[in-house]
Amino acid sequence: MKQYLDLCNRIIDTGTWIENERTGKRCLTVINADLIYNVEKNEFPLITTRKSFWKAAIAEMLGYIRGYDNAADFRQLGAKTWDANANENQAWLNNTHRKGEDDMGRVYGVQGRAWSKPDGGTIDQLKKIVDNLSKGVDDRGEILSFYNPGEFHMGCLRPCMHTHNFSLLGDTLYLNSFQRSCDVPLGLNFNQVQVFTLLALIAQITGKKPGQAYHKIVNAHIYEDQLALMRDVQLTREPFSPASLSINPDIKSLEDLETWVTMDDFEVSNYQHHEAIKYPFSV
Ligand SMILES: Nc1nc(=O)c2c([nH]1)NC[C@@H]1CN(c3ccc(C(=O)N[C@@H](CCC(=O)O)C(=O)O)cc3)CN21
Ligand SMILES: O=c1ccn([C@H]2C[C@H](O)[C@@H](COP(=O)(O)O)O2)c(=O)[nH]1
Repeated sequence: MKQYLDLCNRIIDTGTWIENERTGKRCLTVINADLIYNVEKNEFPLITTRKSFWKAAIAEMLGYIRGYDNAADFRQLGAKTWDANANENQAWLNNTHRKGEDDMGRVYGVQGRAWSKPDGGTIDQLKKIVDNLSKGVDDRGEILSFYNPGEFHMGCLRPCMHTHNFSLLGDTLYLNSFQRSCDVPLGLNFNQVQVFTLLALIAQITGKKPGQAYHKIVNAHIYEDQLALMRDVQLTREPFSPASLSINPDIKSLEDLETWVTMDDFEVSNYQHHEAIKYPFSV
């Protein structure tokens, strides 16, 4: 929690105002942030200075794991987070690749599970990683990349958290996650939970112990219409001690994650938090 608050304060104290053409808004911005989550100690990085909707964050990650490309599938899991980008983003609505209501196109999980090969067929990056790690193999290239510039024109948004790189040291699994662009009041609240949960889940299904997760952010920003709420409300609150996450131990394989897992298989305990804050969302 402290590292999140430190980043918010750093943006407010030292950030530069940058015009963003896509959203038409200014963002107070800093470059480079490194966050660490202690998954081995189950210190769940849930924001306590406002109510955080952690189930939606995990649902979004589960949708990526399943390779979903449709906001309706995300809604069914419990995340409404892709509705606006799929259905209200004018550039995407005008795009001939959009297949209709709720289509997100070739983003995130589609790339992770079905990256198109130039010579035909697709690559399932996640399955290869899970198969290798389960056998105790780390080929120093256990990389899940959603970043496919050749297909940016076929999706509603470029991935923000674009690469997850797994590593094994003995039987301990580590994760380095890379994010190019971060909406700190809204997105990071979710992204912290997602990096933590991704390591916990992949460790569980490959039979490894989770170690630490390292989260690298490049452009970290607060939109102009979010600033007052962050500075004058959220940052005036005292944080509570961290919550912990429990995952149904019956989840044992990638197939389990693909088929029957729901948000009922995740529980958070000791989550003490301040009141919710409704931050403006920029499409
Ligand atoms: N401007 C912007 N910021 C983002 O964080 C973001 C995007 N766009 N586009 C793609 C995804 C969608 N994400 C989202 C979208 C909505 C919320 C959101 O509204 N969160 C609220 C309520 C969540 C709920 O009720 O389930 C929150 O208070 O956290 C969070 C992340 C993260 N990403
Ligand atoms: O997981 C996510 C997804 C998106 N965001 C934020 C970061 C930016 O504010 C927007 C994306 O806009 P770009 O113009 O494509 O950078 O969404 C996030 O924080 N986390």
